[in-house]
Amino acid sequence: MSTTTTAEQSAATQSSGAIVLGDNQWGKAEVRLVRVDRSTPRHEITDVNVSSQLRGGQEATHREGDNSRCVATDTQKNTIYAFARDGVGAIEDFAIRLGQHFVEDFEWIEGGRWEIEQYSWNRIETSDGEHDHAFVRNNQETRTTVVQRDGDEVFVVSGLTDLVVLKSTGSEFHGFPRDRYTTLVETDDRILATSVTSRWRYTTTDVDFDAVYAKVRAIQLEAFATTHSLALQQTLFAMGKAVLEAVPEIAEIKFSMPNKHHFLVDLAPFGLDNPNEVFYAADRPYGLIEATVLREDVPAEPRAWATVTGFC
Ligand SMILES: O=c1[nH]c(=O)c2[nH]c(=O)[nH]c2[nH]1
Repeated sequence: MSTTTTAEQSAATQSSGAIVLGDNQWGKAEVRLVRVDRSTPRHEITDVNVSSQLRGGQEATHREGDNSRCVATDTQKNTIYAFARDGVGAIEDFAIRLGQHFVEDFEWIEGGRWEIEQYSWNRIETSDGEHDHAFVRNNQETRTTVVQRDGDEVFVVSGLTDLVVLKSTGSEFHGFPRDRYTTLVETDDRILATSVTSRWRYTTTDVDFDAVYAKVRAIQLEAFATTHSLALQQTLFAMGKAVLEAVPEIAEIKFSMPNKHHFLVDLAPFGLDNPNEVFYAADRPYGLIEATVLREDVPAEPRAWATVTGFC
């Protein structure tokens, strides 16, 4: 039985009339930055897309157009390029540097969000070996990070997206419930293909981020390859579990994995059999399998995931 009084109900539904400023952030999105390390004749390329957003002290900017505390988005962009003069390094470290600068140099800045995507380039292989300064874009996955700062606290969520993988066997799907709308045929040998998006939360910034990234990527690929899959969900969990078992600095990992369906083409009208060889690669609709794999004993940190969208 409800014990709420009519007066309480009306207090809960009536507005005081005051309009206030809620959560806000501002900055420059998608600053494209390419840095060439020319310290030796064998150049190194860093190719990133940086978004900087600051939080704090913006009441007057919004209410009155008083910009005295509005660090211009143009200044944020310039800071990104200026910091790159000293090198970019691991994208997580670059984002952490930016956050530290803005929070320490402007006393009203309480925190912010720095998101970086990194595209990788391989050296062109010539008849004389790897070229020193000619590159071919590696169109595999994009590496990502979202670093957020709340006062002195730093939250790092790193990841990858568009890691497209396929197994031509070693995948089954059967035993699912059947009702009057079920037409899917059970299979004990299908193609399993997905484009992995994953993001993992670090519990510390004292990490060799480049080394851990390479390790996490390799573990995900290995688990995808070696798990005999009875469902994409099972493969996803195996990938996450393997990462958490190998990397103590990671508390949890989220996945979003489209099931890129490959349908066997019926060649019977042409008098041909099709022993699992000819497929139609459908692009839509696709199954969408999402989950978080986490350590039971590590406290949740919703602030790390705030504004990191695209997962359940
Ligand atoms: O691995 C799969 N998981 C599902 O939940 C599902 N649903 C479906 O139709 N095919 C598949 N495959």
